[in-house]
Amino acid sequence: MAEISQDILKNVIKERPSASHKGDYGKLLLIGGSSHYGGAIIMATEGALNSGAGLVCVATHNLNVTALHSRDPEAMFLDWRDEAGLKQLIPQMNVIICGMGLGVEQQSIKCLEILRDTVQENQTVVLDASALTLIAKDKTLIPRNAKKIVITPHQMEWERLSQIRINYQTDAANFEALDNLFPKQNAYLVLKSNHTKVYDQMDHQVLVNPLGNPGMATGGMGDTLAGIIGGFCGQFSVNLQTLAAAVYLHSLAGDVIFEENYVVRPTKLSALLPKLMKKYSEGKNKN
Ligand SMILES: NC(=O)C1=CN([C@@H]2O[C@H](COP(=O)(O)OP(=O)(O)OC[C@H]3O[C@@H](n4cnc5c(N)ncnc54)[C@H](OP(=O)(O)O)[C@@H]3O)[C@@H](O)[C@H]2O)[C@@H](O)CC1
Ligand SMILES: Nc1ncnc2c1ncn2[C@@H]1O[C@H](COP(=O)(O)OP(=O)(O)O)[C@@H](O)[C@H]1O
Ligand SMILES: [Mg+2]
Repeated sequence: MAEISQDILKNVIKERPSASHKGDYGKLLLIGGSSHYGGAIIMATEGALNSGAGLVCVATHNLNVTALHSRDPEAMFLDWRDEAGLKQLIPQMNVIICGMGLGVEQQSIKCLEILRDTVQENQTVVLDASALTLIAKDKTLIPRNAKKIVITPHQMEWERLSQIRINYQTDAANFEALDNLFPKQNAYLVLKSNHTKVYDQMDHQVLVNPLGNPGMATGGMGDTLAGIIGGFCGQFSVNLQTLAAAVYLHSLAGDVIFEENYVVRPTKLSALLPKLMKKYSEGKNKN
């Protein structure tokens, strides 16, 4: 099986041209963070901001706004009960990342319904965590209009969605499930574990991540990755290489911290990303 290598970072991460502005680096909307899971949406926001997203909006429970803004004033806020606001905002975005701490309440389902009904063909949708748990129960919630869809389940979330028990999640079975779930979409599966795999449904390619460590087994680590994936999709072409680079960078940052620390806090991992991205962008792809 093909492993992701460090070259992928140099290939994907581009040096920024002078003549550019925030709109060139992705307009992202993150949807999630119920009254119980405010931390999840904040960690995803930090993943997105620290991986270079140009503009970040966050639709979340209003209880989370003070914490969000005190940590990340770069992010704009929308109360997720504001249905008209959500419907207006979604079409203006390049990437929508939904599910981190979304929960499985009525309002969580409403957010997914609005996303499904409002998303445009040219947008990328990243689905994580509770969004996948909800879709597992009700497939009509899949946002079918989006041309590019990325799902980022851990093994149990994938079991719920695909009905494949964890021990039977082989590449062949996973591709078959992707074809059944997303018959006419260009879907990517980021199947998270200690050796995360990235699947490209269209080309039937799969890459495995060789990095990562048990210090990363900390709540919020996947929420952070969803934000990074959103950040990369907003800046670089949405394809297998870009997704693999996001996964690799996340684990590389985790490994750097793990060298000298027993645990890796997701917020510390996020804070390291700008420095690592600078290093791998230098002298490359400037236009
Ligand atoms: N600070 C916050 O706000 C945080 C909020 N969060 C939000 O919480 C919501 C629920 O998400 P969730 O992932 O915590 O719960 P769920 O979907 O029930 O999965 C757990 C079950 O799956 C099993 N399992 C098997 N294999 C596994 C694997 N490889 N990786 C992981 N689990 C694996 C696992 O097995 P066990 O641990 O019992 O052995 C357990 O039975 C979601 O919205 C999320 O965003 C969290 O991100 C944390 C920080
Ligand atoms: N033992 C491990 N080795 C390598 N990576 C790990 C390990 N445990 C967890 N991770 C990584 O941490 C993330 C966990 O994601 P997830 O379970 O969705 O977390 P959360 O929902 O709490 O944010 C994944 O990217 C996974 O690859
Ligand atoms: Mg998760």
